[in-house]
Amino acid sequence: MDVSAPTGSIAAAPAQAIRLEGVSKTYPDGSVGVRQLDLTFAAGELTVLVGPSGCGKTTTMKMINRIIEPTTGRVLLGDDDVTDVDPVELRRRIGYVIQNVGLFPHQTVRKNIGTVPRLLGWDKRRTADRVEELLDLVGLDPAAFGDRYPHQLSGGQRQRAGVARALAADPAVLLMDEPFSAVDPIVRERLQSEFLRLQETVRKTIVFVTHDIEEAVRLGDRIAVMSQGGKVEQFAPPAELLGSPATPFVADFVGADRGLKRLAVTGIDMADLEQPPVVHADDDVRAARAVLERAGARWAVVLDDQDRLNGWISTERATGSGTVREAGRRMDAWVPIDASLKTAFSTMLQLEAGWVAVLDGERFCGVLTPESLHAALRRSIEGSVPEVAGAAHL
Ligand SMILES: Nc1ncnc2c1ncn2[C@@H]1O[C@H](COP(=O)(O)OP(=O)(O)OP(=O)(O)O)[C@@H](O)[C@H]1O
Repeated sequence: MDVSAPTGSIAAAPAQAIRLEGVSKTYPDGSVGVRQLDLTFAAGELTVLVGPSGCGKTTTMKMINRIIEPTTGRVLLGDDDVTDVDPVELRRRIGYVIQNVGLFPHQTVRKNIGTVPRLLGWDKRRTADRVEELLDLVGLDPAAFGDRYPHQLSGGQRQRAGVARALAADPAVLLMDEPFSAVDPIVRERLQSEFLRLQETVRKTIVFVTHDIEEAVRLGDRIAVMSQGGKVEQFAPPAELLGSPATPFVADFVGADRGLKRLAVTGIDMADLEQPPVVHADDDVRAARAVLERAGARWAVVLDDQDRLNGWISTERATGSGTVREAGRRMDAWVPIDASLKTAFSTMLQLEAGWVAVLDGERFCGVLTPESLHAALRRSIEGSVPEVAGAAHL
């Protein structure tokens, strides 16, 4: 999705928190969907409800837009009790994206996306402008896709159109029920990262249902792990959930490889970085050799005159005369300082590099080696509560 597209009006409505207070749902046949649930979805955050089939995720979500009415308790959207809001108006304030999108098959993509603005009585011009803006935002070229019908799109494109339609009237809240589960894993991963970038722009309060812990960890600011009857076993940010599962149920659900999953949600800390010797591209090789010898190092990082990463030089190449620029090598293995440890690790593996440089913008901050990566991961786990019995160690 092109997040550089003009998005002036898209993030206009302030996000609202959603609070569930003592909410229960008993179905007419006596089955309990959710029992006495208290949960707050913070404004502007993406909260994931995750848990095994039948634990009450969908019931919880559908009580927010009153597709399902709670048997007891209150659901508040901002300061409004949703039972006091007309259901039709309520659903216009709440975007809803479901697994198979639910696009109207006999309407073009443009018409589908403009549905809610039209219902709200927006004039033609404003609706049309809004539709074009959203097509851009979700990465669908208006000229190529705007006039197609849903069956003329791929699964991933349909999903993007579904997201655009849900955002059309700038809702305060977005509910998403397994929105990416009908597409293949590669497309799903792409949609997930596009969606994260989109959320950075729109900052909606999002409630996202999935049964897939990997998806939950990837997308969630916070995750509620639920067990039968809508019982919240743990409500925490992904790193905490993976680092300190609160109950055996959570430990089992997040899986024995939670240490690996944690790599994806652990950021790089400046304190994790090693500081190898640094030389400059315009330095004489002899000076570089002296620096390497003094440090007892086998290689040094090469920076340009503005301290941007230029490459690296090894002791083997720091011989003869000339400049470091001529003797050094390019360095492709680098990551931004806000990357995850997983990105750093996979960059290292992909480029078969023994270390990766870490950059803040263009500024060189230091390097990560396999040892410092390992230390970083250990650091992120230390301070967690003792491991739950049965949960695997790193
Ligand atoms: N209309 C209904 N009538 C009776 N029981 C229902 C109804 N809808 C859901 N339930 C029950 O409520 C419980 C929670 O269902 P819900 O659909 O909320 O679970 P879920 O966590 O979303 O599951 P899944 O991941 O399989 O979609 C289940 O035991 C289910 O059988």
